[in-house]
Amino acid sequence: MPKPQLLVSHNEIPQAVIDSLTEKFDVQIIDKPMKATTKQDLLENIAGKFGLFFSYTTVVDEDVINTAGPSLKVISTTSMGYESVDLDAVKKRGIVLGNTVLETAQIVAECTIGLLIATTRNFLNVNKQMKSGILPTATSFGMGLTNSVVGIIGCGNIGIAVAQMLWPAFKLSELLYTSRKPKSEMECLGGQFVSVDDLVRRSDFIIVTAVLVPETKFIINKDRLALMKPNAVVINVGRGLLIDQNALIDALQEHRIRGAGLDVMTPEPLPLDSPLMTMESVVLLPHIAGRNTFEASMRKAQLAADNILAVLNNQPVPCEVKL
Ligand SMILES: O=C(O)[C@H](O)CO
Repeated sequence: MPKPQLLVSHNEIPQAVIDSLTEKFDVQIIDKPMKATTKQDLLENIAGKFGLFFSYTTVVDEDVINTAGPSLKVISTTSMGYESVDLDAVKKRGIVLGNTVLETAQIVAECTIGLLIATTRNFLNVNKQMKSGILPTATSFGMGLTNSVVGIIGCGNIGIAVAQMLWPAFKLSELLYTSRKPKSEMECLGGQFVSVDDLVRRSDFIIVTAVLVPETKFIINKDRLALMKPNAVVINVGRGLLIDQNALIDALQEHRIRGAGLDVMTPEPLPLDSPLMTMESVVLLPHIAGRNTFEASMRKAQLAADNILAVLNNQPVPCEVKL
């Protein structure tokens, strides 16, 4: 009996994971790096496939789903985010969607705290100065986390993981959060469930971890930037479009807030001539929070593969997005 067919959307998946799939599937890999795969690549290769193994940068819309045909039973992303997927089309066809939230939250939370401290304590600038023989002066001083008010926008798995690391480790004065509804994990930590306006007005550090959906696009906009304290530092590890980036650039250029640490931005990669590239108050990372450790990239890819194998074997899917 021929094996069912599986399409892998890029060539950055660890070989051990590919091997675990090859045992059960006839695997076809699109020989391009993750960010280079286009919708056209999927359209040309997806017909007749049982599964699609992909990453968050690949568009899986109704055309792709229709071109795959009735054989398509599961799509599984190596990321936690799945905003490139047409959820209605997937749901209508009863296709299982898998992601890797179970392996992502902790690693993103670790990186968030690193980015927060690097931004507020000016690590990059003082490092550059030191390597040029310049000693630090008060202009490079920042604000510590002790006694500060931290606000977390969007308390899903990542927001909760960030709070669970920050609250016991630093003597914060207050922990504020927004979410669709109050979260018991946050209440246990003494977190206060507040409105977004209240959060941005009161916080010294604003950490954006929300998922990108139409209601959260530009959740940090010009009006909310205007409510922030002059010492506010904004950290974004969610998606670039959660922040109106032009409004953020204006606020930073006019010194209306103190800084920003961004793992995600619009577009990615950020053009070299973006004003963010040269601002001393900004720390940029190339969207690595959820994937730049060896263990995490391996575990996330294996979990995405396990989601597909579970559908094939009619077993409970370890990390399914409930639609
Ligand atoms: O969604 C995720 O898993 C990350 O943002 C990708 O690195």
